[in-house]
Amino acid sequence: MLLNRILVADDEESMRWVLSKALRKKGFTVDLARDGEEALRLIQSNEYDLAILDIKMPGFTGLELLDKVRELKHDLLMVIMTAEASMKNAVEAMKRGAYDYITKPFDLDVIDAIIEKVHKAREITSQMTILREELKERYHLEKNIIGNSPAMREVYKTIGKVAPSDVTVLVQGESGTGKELIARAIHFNSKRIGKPFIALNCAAIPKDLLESELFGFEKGAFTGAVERKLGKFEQANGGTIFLDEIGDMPLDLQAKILRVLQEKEVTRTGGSQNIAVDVRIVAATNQNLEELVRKKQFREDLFYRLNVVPIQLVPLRERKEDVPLLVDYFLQNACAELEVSPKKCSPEAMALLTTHSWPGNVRELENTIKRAVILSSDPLLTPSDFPGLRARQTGSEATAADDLSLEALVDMKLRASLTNLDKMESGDIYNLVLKQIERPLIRFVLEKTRGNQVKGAEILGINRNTLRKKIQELGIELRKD
Ligand SMILES: Nc1ncnc2c1ncn2[C@@H]1O[C@H](COP(=O)(O)OP(=O)(O)OP(=O)(O)O)[C@@H](O)[C@H]1O
Repeated sequence: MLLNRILVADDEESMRWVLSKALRKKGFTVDLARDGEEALRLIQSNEYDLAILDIKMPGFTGLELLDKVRELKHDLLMVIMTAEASMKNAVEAMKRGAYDYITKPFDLDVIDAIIEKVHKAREITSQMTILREELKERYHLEKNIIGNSPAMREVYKTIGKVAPSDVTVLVQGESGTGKELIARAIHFNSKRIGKPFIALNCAAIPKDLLESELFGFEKGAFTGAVERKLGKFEQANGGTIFLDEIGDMPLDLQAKILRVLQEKEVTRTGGSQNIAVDVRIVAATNQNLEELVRKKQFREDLFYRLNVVPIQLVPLRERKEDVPLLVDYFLQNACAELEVSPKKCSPEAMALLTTHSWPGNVRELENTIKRAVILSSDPLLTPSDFPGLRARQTGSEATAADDLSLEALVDMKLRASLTNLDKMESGDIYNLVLKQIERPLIRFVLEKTRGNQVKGAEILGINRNTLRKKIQELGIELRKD
């Protein structure tokens, strides 16, 4: 970044003259102030890259100016000129936030060196700002998509593969599975990062307004069109447009979307000009588009154009292993957002959340956690903090005091005993765990049938020989009576 504009403030005319001549010769725009007040006025009304201020001036001294500019929260770089080379002045100037100080008389090389230093610092700062912004985006992205299930890992891989190109992506999944999140991830990992990401929910906009939302309109195109309006495609130019609930798009508009994909141009309503647009389309739907194609409610040609790369998001109930990760993530977020001290879920509560079927998917989970954080003052959330889930989970069969389903209990126990799973060496966990479930089950049934294996096999719904083999394998002792 180049330095452009410099302020020189000194009550000595000769100093102002010498400095301005030298600096202008180097191509800088130089403003001059005769006293502290004039300097402050100029600083308030202009953008300077650097201010060179005399320490002794009428109005405010250079040191007072440092204070005033700092009060304004200005990040203006200021250099103080002093007539006496006393350490006191120099220390005072630096303490008050001066960028540097110089003692008069000075050689113009000194000014050159300072400018060079400012220039370098600026360059580094601007590079750091860019890096910080990039990091923020990445952090944002990585923090935002949570899940380590095989299904989600597949999704990440696909995002990584498709993001760099301009290929059209169709994200399918139930409501709340994170389709918009995936669309954003594609955009932020593409070369279109830094350009707009525009989302439009086709189901949320009345059909007669959808066209002008997408393609814009010219002034006077219809009653009420008092000014030209740019459509979402033009707004997204250079970037990505996310068309959510594409299955709800009327057939006539589907034809127009197809044209954007083929011709890469749009026409505003009431206009005749074709406007070139460079937009990547990511579409999403929670409907079965193939089914809509069969029913002639969705254009087949558009379906194939959109479905170049499909991404299928699995409902949360089919990737329960992601629930604890999501719970921790949403807990952390909610506590930070609501400014309350961190909370955790008890193993019982986690088991309850894990076994719930989440018809509203991740969105429902997120809202449930937020509600519990708001309502509970305890740092540990227990099943009673999720009353809605408990009622549905246990239904009319609620009996025991801690009425968890068998699956929830097993889940809880498993979590507690397999905490160091990644460190375990055994490759036989599946069998070990199954044995621990099979053994008490068979023992219990045989107890009930008073050791009658034929009856036991019947109740269990397994073959008599299989039961006999299992009794041996599992080392189950048979009743003697
Ligand atoms: N894997 C995930 N990790 C973290 N947050 C998620 C994840 N999936 C979804 N979310 C969050 O759940 C909420 C719903 O996600 P999103 O809006 O992307 O879903 P959607 O499938 O587009 O929903 P709809 O079809 O209803 O528009 C958002 O707040 C989103 O941040």
